[in-house]
Amino acid sequence: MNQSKEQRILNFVLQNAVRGDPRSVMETIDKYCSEKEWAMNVGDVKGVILDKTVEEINPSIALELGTYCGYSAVRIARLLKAGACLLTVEFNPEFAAIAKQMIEFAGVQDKVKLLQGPSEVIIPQLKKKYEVDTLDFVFLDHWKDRYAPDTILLQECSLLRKGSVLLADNIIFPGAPEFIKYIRNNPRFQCSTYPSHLEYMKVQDAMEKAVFLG
Ligand SMILES: CNc1ncnc2c1ncn2[C@@H]1O[C@H](/C=C/CNC(=O)c2cc(-c3ccc(F)cc3)cc(O)c2O)[C@@H](O)[C@H]1O
Ligand SMILES: [Mg+2]
Repeated sequence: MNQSKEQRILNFVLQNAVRGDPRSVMETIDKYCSEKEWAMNVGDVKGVILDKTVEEINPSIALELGTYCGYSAVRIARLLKAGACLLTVEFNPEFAAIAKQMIEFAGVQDKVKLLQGPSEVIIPQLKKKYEVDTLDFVFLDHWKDRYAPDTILLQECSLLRKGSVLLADNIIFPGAPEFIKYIRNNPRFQCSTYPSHLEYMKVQDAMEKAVFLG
């Protein structure tokens, strides 16, 4: 059975990146996906916005929705201080297996907990099963029509506190119109937009930052 694109990306990293070096893993994925096969990693351009947001917050506990191959999990985890943790949620078992190997190869496995399952099931389990109090940072990069319902679910599960920061990918392309409508009209969030470009393409995209006001 021939390999999936995601398996080819992982193999390219295993053969070309430096084990234990997160930046080398990111650069190798970006090289493969810009030169050989496009893939929906946040990428090197929007990745800088993600980096700056994570550095500004310096989160103790972060959540990512939509691990895919683990590119942004590696990107986020490399910036976390000692003792900090990224919980990343992925429901596709093949992608979860690939991401696990990617995270381990990059050497950030001690900072990342990969939770396999749908976000709508995992989010209500975070407090009791994963001992989360509240989240400092949430990166939304899963199905775009799930950004709004999962943001509502995070609030219903009391997982956000005054100052919790959400960062959403792809609010221009493919777009997340329901999320934008919800979050920008919601007095409990302070929103700002970061115009950028779609990963590996000369196409406009943007990221939305939303600070929960409590
Ligand atoms: C709904 N609950 C969920 N719970 C757990 N994991 C979930 C999930 N939904 C989706 N996922 C997983 O997240 C990932 C999905 C991400 C969806 N992302 C996109 O569709 C996307 C798509 C593009 C894109 C851009 C241009 C284009 F021409 C085609 C696609 C660019 C991006 O940056 C994207 O993020 C997969 O790994 C999927 O299995
Ligand atoms: Mg994306």
